[in-house]
Amino acid sequence: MSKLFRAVIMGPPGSGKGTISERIAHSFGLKHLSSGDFVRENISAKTEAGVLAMTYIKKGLLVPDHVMTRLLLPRLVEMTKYSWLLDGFPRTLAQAKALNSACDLDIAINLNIPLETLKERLRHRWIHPASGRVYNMCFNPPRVQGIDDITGEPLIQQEDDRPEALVARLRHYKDVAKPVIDFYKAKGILYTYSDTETDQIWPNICTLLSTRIPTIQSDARCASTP
Ligand SMILES: Nc1ncnc2c1ncn2[C@@H]1O[C@H](COP(=O)(O)OP(=O)(O)OP(=O)(O)O)[C@@H](O)[C@H]1O
Ligand SMILES: Nc1nc2c(ncn2[C@H]2C[C@H](O)[C@@H](COP(=O)(O)OP(=O)(O)O)O2)c(=O)[nH]1
Repeated sequence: MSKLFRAVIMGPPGSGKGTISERIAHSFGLKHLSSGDFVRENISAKTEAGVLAMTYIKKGLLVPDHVMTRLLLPRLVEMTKYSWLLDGFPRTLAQAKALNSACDLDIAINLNIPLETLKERLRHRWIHPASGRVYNMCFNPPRVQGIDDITGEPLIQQEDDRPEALVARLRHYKDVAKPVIDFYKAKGILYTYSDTETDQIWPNICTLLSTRIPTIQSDARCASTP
């Protein structure tokens, strides 16, 4: 069996973590683990951590580190046989350290996207709240405007995605992410990508992963759209 591959993807809200994670999972057969999805699953299942997490999310806050690690690390233990890409975790240095004690990462992908681009993207972001499925009215619109492709249920726009809210979210992101970025830089596993378009970033990430994940055979998958 080839060596398992473990990666995290970081970036501010709207930077394309979810979009790029889906492409990586699809092209390289990694499991895409989204911390937001784990939180939503725990909320739906009314687990102790989920009920606690909900009290913070309602206020627009990050879930505290100890709740988040309690919710997430056991899920990683279930994944010991799989290669995975973790999206949305770690967001803080404490989370990065907890993850570091649980497993060895191969790479940390860091998306560095200009503020104006983020604002523009999130203005057009629509979400299916139950599943966390994300659409963009320009980039990847649903088949029917305002309706989720899979369930037929209505899509919503998050209050948090308004340009006014975004500036504060971004400032907060920068403050908490900087020590995490420095942590991975010091470990020599940080790969930062800066551009305004996912389709420009994707071939570079794909090329990097092709050299690191032995099972990939063809670089045809690294075209701008997978
Ligand atoms: N690593 C984490 N640490 C703390 N809270 C988290 C973490 N991951 C998810 N959450 C909580 O779950 C919520 C939903 O997470 P999710 O990543 O889906 O959405 P988001 O915050 O809108 O992120 P983005 O805009 O970057 O996609 C977050 O707003 C936050 O409250
Ligand atoms: N116009 C445009 N929109 C993009 C691009 N890449 C992703 N998007 C869209 C999809 C989403 O609606 C929004 C944010 O992307 P996302 O993958 O949800 O980001 P993230 O919050 O998980 O980091 O932007 C892109 O390259 N161009």
